[in-house]
Amino acid sequence: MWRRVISLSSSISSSKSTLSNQAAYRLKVWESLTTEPKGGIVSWDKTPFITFVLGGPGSGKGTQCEKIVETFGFTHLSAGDLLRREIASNSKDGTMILKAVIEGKIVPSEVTVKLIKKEMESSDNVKFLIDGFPRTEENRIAFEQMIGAEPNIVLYFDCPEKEMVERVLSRNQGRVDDNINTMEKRLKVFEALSLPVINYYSNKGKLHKIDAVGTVDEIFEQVRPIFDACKDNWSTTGDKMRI
Ligand SMILES: Nc1ncnc2c1ncn2[C@@H]1O[C@H](COP(=O)(O)OP(=O)(O)OP(=O)(O)O)[C@@H](O)[C@H]1O
Ligand SMILES: O=c1ccn([C@@H]2O[C@H](COP(=O)(O)O)[C@@H](O)[C@H]2O)c(=O)[nH]1
Ligand SMILES: [Mg+2]
Repeated sequence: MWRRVISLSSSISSSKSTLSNQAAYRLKVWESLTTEPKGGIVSWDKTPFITFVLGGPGSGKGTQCEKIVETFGFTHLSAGDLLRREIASNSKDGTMILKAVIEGKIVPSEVTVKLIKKEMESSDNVKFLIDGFPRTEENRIAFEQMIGAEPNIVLYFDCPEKEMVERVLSRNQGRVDDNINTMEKRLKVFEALSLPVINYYSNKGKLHKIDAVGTVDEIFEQVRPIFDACKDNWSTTGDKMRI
């Protein structure tokens, strides 16, 4: 079980127009606020094993997470699902989140990390799949600052845009963002803001790139050996983070 120590303060917003300007600006503001850790870090009784699951919209992250949960006993935290739950519960951020989701924009880091943190703190599991997060460099830094941990490994489901569009448009789960208009925006955001995060973890040697074209079972056969090779690293003893 994770314990919360201190909580972090205000969120950040920006009025810059282009995606890359906005990302750079927000990252700069965020870094200026967080050069020294200002709290919000959680402590834990057991060593966590954190996997970030990344990929474009409709690349199959959620589908593969279900298989990883079944096979390896992870707790699946989909950032998108946590945000949709906030919308459905009419929470104070619900309207802002709904607007961002319809526009394919990224919700402020503090909001998303708080939701992820709450789930991690209340879980008895130490193995987490964090699906669809971090989506920006600012998200990534916020997670490090507020959770006080980095992922052990990062999965990247690499899927052609055409395939992602087809999958999203036939998903049929009633999601407000499963339409061509929002999908085009989400793809642009993915390329401009999320690919840099993927490159960051590639440079750190933590990235496992998976060809996301094929049947669900074929794709899982690429995923399985990654976790088989990590089994020794998710021991449940110790009180220090293993990175
Ligand atoms: N390998 C596959 N081949 C064909 N369809 C797939 C495959 N994997 C998943 N799907 C289907 O594609 C759709 C999108 O999959 P999924 O929801 O897992 O993607 P995602 O990456 O989580 O998307 P999002 O980022 O929008 O949440 C679903 O309808 C799912 O059933
Ligand atoms: O970290 C996150 C994750 C998601 N969002 C917003 O939610 C939608 C849907 O996310 P999925 O992971 O595809 O379910 C996404 O387009 C964003 O608008 C977010 O802001 N931050
Ligand atoms: Mg998903």
